[in-house]
Amino acid sequence: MATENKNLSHYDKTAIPSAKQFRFGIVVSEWNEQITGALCEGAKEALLDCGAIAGNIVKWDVPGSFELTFGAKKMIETQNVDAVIAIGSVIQGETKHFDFVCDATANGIKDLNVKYDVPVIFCVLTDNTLQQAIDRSGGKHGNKGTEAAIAAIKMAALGK
Ligand SMILES: Nc1c(NC[C@H](O)[C@H](O)[C@H](O)CO)[nH]c(=O)[nH]c1=O
Ligand SMILES: CC(=O)[C@@H](O)COP(=O)(O)O
Repeated sequence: MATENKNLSHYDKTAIPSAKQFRFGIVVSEWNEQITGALCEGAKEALLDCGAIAGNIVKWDVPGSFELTFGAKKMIETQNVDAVIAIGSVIQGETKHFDFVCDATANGIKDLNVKYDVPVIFCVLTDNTLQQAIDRSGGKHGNKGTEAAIAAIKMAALGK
């Protein structure tokens, strides 16, 4: 199912564990801050709506999506979190750099999920245009940050 057929902001609270007992890390890329800032707000709002305590949400900024892997690793190793949400917005430019940043970021975050016993949620938009990013960060398709927060809660609760 493509995003255009699914509202990223929709969730059923009755089907989601309480987030009250968990600590969350959020690592946010500064590139395309208009987008990543909106994704972060969507994630925070959903965490709080599902019972998370504000003092149990730790947020760090990193320069770009490529740095999300290191930021999430550092968050896991030092902040005693139950899940990390990695937030980025990569938008196609004139060159192949987009491909390398997206591939490295996706694989880096995947590798963290293998190495550590702390889930790292991939909240990285990889869009062809700014409008596509806007549509997925609080626009007509909802907010991927909301979706990522719900995934973080479910994964933090997995097996507990
Ligand atoms: N073009 C985008 C970037 N590029 C920067 C890289 O993520 C990285 O910070 C740099 O290569 C230094 O290591 N980052 C994004 O998040 N979004 C982009 O559209
Ligand atoms: C994703 C990127 O790194 C890209 O936005 C950079 O733009 P360009 O490919 O025009 O250098």
